[in-house]
Formats: sequence, C-alpha cells, structure tokens
Amino acid sequence: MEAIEVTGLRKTYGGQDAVAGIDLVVARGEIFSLLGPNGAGKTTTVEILEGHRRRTAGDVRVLGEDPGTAGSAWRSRIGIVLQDADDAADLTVHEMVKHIGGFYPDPRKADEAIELVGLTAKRNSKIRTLSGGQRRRVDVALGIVGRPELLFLDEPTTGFDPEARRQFWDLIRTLAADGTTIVLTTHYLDEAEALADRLAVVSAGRIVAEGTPATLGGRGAAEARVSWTENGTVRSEQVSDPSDLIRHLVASGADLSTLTITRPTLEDTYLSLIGATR
Ligand SMILES: Nc1ncnc2c1ncn2[C@@H]1O[C@H](COP(=O)(O)OP(=O)(O)OP(=O)(O)O)[C@@H](O)[C@H]1O
Repeated sequence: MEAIEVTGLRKTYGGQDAVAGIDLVVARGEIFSLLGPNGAGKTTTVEILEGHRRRTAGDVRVLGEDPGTAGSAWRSRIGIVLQDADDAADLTVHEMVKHIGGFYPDPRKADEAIELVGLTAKRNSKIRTLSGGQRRRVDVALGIVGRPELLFLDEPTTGFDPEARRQFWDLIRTLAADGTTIVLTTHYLDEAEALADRLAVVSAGRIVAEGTPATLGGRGAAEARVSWTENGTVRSEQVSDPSDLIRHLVASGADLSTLTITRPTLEDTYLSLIGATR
C-alpha cells in the first residue's frame, strides 16, 4: 500500500481554484518534497492530506484512509510540523514534549525526542526563553514524539542556523531509514535536493513537474557548460557530453587550471519551470 494516493484533488475558495486538479502518489518510506512559489497551493494540499481542510473534489487516501473522515487512531499515526506552530510558552521543553507525547499510544520518551532535535541542553528551559530556531526544533520534537508513520514538515528549517539545518537533515534521513514516510514542503532548494527521493513542483494549483532531484524538468539531460582559459581569455562551450571537448583541450595543451564544468542547478531548473508556467 502507498502512504499517500491522491487523484483529481481540487479546492476552491470563493470560486477560485487554490488546488486545480492534483494527482500524487507517495510510497511508504519515501521522502517526498513539494516545491512551489507563494500561493501555489502547497499548504492547502498538505492540510487536506492532514485532515485539517475539506476538499472540493477528488479522491484522497492517506495511510489507507480518507483524511476527511478518519478518526483518532489514524491521526495518531501522523506527525505534523506546521509552518507557524504556536508554542505553549510557559512550559519547559521537556514538559511540553512529554505532554504532547501523552496523546499517542506508543510515544518516544520525551528525552529521546528532545535529543533527536539537539535540544538536550535546553531540556529544562521555558519555551518562551528559547530563540526562534530553538522553538522550531521544539516543533519538530512535537512532530516526532508520537513515532509517526508519516511526517508532514512545512518549511521545517526556517530560522535554523546552518549547523542546525545539517543536524535536522541527518535526523530526517534517520527517520526515513527507519521507514517513516516524509512529506516536506520547503522553499530551500538545497534542502529539497539534499533530502528528497522525489519532488513535485506546484504552480497555480497544479503539478507542473515531478521527478528526482537529478532528473526534474529534464535536468539530467541538460547540457554542460565547459569553461577554460585560452591565451588569457575565458572561453566556454555548451555540450551534452564534455568528454570529447576535454580530450581535445588536453591534446591541444590548453591551460586547464581554471577549467569548470557546470550543469543547471536545481534552482535554475525550478525557476525556469515556474517561469514557464506563469
Ligand atoms: N482560507 C482561505 N480562504 C481563501 N483563500 C485561501 C485560503 N487559504 C489559502 N487561500 C488561497 O489559496 C491559494 C493557495 O494558498 P496556499 O497557502 O496553499 O499556498 P502555498 O503554496 O502554501 O504558499 P506559501 O509558499 O506562501 O506557503 C492562495 O492564493 C491563497 O490566497
């Protein structure tokens, strides 16, 4: 059974399509990332999958059930890290994580969840005394304390410092290796590239491209730009396979100390996909 199966999903607000027909399958154990500009329909889609919003049309199965009608047993199998979680600021980190863990049938120990997000040193601090990035880590701890089979992360690393982001990425990989399915919404393309097995780009309520980070939008087949210096001048050529050109340059004794070979980044591909659909 797939973790998520969506066909023909639509959501309209006052006659306007926020989600205009989305088909989506996420396999169990997969890290799936949703990308797209502000207002594309990502949060609306994810909130429907979480059972927090009603759909206008379409068929949705999440862990085998319809989120619109599924009950608390289904809910306890899902973890959610929202974009703007509002913490109960007067509790300590440990009190809060323990409290939320109490709602699940087989929670992690609060200290284990706190350690997984790297907050052990702040275990006994009141949440209101934490920095923005530390609070975000509490949100993540709350999302994983119930040992979810499926974890939704909506822009999880906003406000994280670079080291905290890398730690968070390791955590997500560990959870996925344990079999947790992860749906990640992010505006950080390096994050999507580092984590996602597959990604989909949403624009104006539709999926405009889907693939792996390496192949999205034809990226795998994109030409490489080879640059080098010749007689003090920078030369560059665009080729599908640089091997012949490099052999030729080596044979001709060209100066290759400044040689670079670049292909479109995920960000380049994403921006051209978004630009083409606007
Ligand atoms: N409750 C609502 N009532 C009316 N319109 C809404 C509502 N929620 C979202 N929308 C509209 O639906 C569209 C999709 O919004 P959504 O929040 O799903 O986008 P998003 O892709 O998550 O954007 P962001 O990257 O900014 O979080 C937007 O045009 C938004 O204004």
